[in-house]
Amino acid sequence: MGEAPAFVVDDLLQNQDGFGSKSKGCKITTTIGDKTYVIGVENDESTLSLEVQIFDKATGNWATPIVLGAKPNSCKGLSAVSLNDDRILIVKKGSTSDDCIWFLEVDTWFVREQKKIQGTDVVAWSKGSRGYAEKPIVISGPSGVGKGTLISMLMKEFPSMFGFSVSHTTRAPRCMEKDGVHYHFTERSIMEKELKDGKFLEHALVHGNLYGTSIEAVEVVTDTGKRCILDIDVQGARSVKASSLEAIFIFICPPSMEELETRLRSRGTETEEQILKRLQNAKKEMEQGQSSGIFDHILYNDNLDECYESLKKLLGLDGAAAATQRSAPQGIDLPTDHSVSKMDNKIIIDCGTPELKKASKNLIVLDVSSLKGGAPGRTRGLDVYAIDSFSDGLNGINQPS
Ligand SMILES: Nc1ncnc2c1ncn2[C@@H]1O[C@H](COP(=O)(O)OP(=O)(O)OP(=O)(O)O)[C@@H](O)[C@H]1O
Ligand SMILES: Nc1nc2c(ncn2[C@@H]2O[C@H](COP(=O)(O)O)[C@@H](O)[C@H]2O)c(=O)[nH]1
Repeated sequence: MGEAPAFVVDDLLQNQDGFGSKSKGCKITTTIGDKTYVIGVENDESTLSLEVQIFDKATGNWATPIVLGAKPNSCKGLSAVSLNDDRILIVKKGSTSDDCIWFLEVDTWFVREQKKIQGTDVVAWSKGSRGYAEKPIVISGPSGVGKGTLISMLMKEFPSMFGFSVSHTTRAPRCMEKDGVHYHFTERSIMEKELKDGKFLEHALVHGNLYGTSIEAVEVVTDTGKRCILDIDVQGARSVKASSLEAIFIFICPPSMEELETRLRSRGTETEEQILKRLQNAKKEMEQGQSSGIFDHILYNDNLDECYESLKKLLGLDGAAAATQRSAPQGIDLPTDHSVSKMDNKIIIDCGTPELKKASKNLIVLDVSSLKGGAPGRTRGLDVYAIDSFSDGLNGINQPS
């Protein structure tokens, strides 16, 4: 049996309705089925660290679960509401506008899969984010075909539209490559630990080294409102296809294996041994790329400018839409003091002191009916709008003003 936190079980059993309630020490407890989730440990008098413990009413045991996903920063207090019995929506008090809504997933598909793998209790954090993001673009093809060249051209012409997913790799940096820009260069043991901790969307052993896309690498690009581009091998593309990330998959072919060899050699970045290994692997990648059914589009990179034009065309960048500027999704401004309640698929955050109530719109409505994504990255699709409880009335909740 795990060690009980510093409050009594009776505190928990009073809270059966799925709403978070404050127990002693400003922790929050939320009960779903037989399990009560206790969130928050006091750092000092004014802040809470968002640790999680589980009390199982059926067995009377406490458990400290494996917690996946980036943990939210400490805050001044919490409200919590259970959604669909598979996740708990957390509203943090005294947090910045991009950091106040979080989800603790307790029984989603991802968490159930992780429980099977880890053989113990697992929960996972995911950050709430307004609106949707455009589908990321996965670009694959044999080494030396020109993926990096095409991606650089796209990012140079449309800097506000695209962002590059910076992969992790255990290979050594080339002379012009910068850590954190071209790759996150890492030790194998560290990357293996991070893989085990569920931090990666996909990974593969490529030409003798580990490569992988961290969930954070994709999310940091998407958070800025840009469309994320992943340059990954065919094994990685297959994993992304099987994941919850909806993406567009593009495979780049060389005009011939001879030309591929010429490009790899003229790039001058690999030893003879590495070139031979990459050419050997290229044959398999060409077969899989063209016949696996993973890829939505196949492009031939013979003439570079023509291939680039074809790439832009399939991304819808050959017309007026190309000029559209992207902007980062807005955060949600909440005052430090607020209370939270739930009505169908809407969470109502009451921000009002009596003075504020008279002066302005004082209820924020969080529509959670169209959530997408989730642990261990971002939960997107929050629709947020403000209403005035006096003039709009609670009935007005169904009609955003
Ligand atoms: N259409 C093209 N014609 C001639 N050379 C090209 C063409 N496209 C790219 N190249 C050159 O081929 C070399 C390999 O290109 P690049 O580094 O972009 O390949 P890559 O697919 O990103 O390789 P890797 O998978 O190893 O990172 C570079 O020197 C690049 O300038
Ligand atoms: N599965 C993944 N493959 C990746 C990733 N990042 C890069 N790559 C692929 O590796 C080869 C070799 O790259 P190089 O920089 O050493 O030439 C190339 O095909 C890349 O597409 C990744 O995160 N996951």
